[in-house]
Amino acid sequence: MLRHFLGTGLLFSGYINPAFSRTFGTVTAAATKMSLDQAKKIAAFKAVDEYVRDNTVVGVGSGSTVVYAVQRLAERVKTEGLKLVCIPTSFQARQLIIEGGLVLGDLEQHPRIHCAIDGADEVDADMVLIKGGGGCLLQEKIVASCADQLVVIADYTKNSKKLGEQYKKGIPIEVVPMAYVPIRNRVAAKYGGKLNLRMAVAKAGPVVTDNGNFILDWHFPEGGDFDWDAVNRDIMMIPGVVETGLFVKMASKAYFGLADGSVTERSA
Ligand SMILES: O=C[C@H](O)[C@H](O)[C@H](O)COP(=O)(O)O
Repeated sequence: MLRHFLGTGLLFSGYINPAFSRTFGTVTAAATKMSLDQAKKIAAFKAVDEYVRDNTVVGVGSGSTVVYAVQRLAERVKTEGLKLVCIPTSFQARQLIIEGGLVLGDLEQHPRIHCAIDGADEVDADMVLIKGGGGCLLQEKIVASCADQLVVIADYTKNSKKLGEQYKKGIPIEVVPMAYVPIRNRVAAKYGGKLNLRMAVAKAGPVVTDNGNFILDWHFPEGGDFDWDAVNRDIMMIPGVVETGLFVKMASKAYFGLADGSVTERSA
């Protein structure tokens, strides 16, 4: 019966009957996830449809939302015969491109990207992004910096007025392993908050990025009025910092999929 309910799609229109929710609590969590996945998908499809043109080089971001962007790119290549070269931002993105039957490229051959499509952990009112929840910030920022346009795709939980409003896992900072303690101390001394070395889940010890580095997640003080551009530049000056997950003045457009099946947009 539950399978039947899930199959109808009625649960995923953004409204979940409270009585149903009380009765089938565990199913509610699944339904919410499905609704979030739907939100990611509609944002990703819209971005690909509105920004990707024939004979272009596309930057492919990382994370769960980008999976839908690659799905749509593959569909359009098949149905419209688009000629695209895709530049990955991580090992995951590279695999998605290959599995989707898309043409894989790199920055050596294609240093100019027409459009990069990527997810985000949070987007504020000024289009400042937190990225790197999945540890892929360095290559994502390199690819975004080579793109004429960075288009963000996300579900509604990423849309904030201020950073930290919704995303509670902090700003990722990729660091050279030997320097993680002095970097942690310097950032905390200057700006406050707490920096946690990100630990792996299915491995003992810290997360090691695609580039062989560690990640510090900076839980900056709540309610602080930060000039993120200045903070980003400042942290980047600390020896051993490889990159931050603060993307300032990089994104030109953001698409947020909503629970009601619509997509809202924000432009820089
Ligand atoms: O390192 C990961 C990337 O910055 C992702 O783009 C970001 O974490 C958003 O991922 P998701 O689409 O899974 O929320």
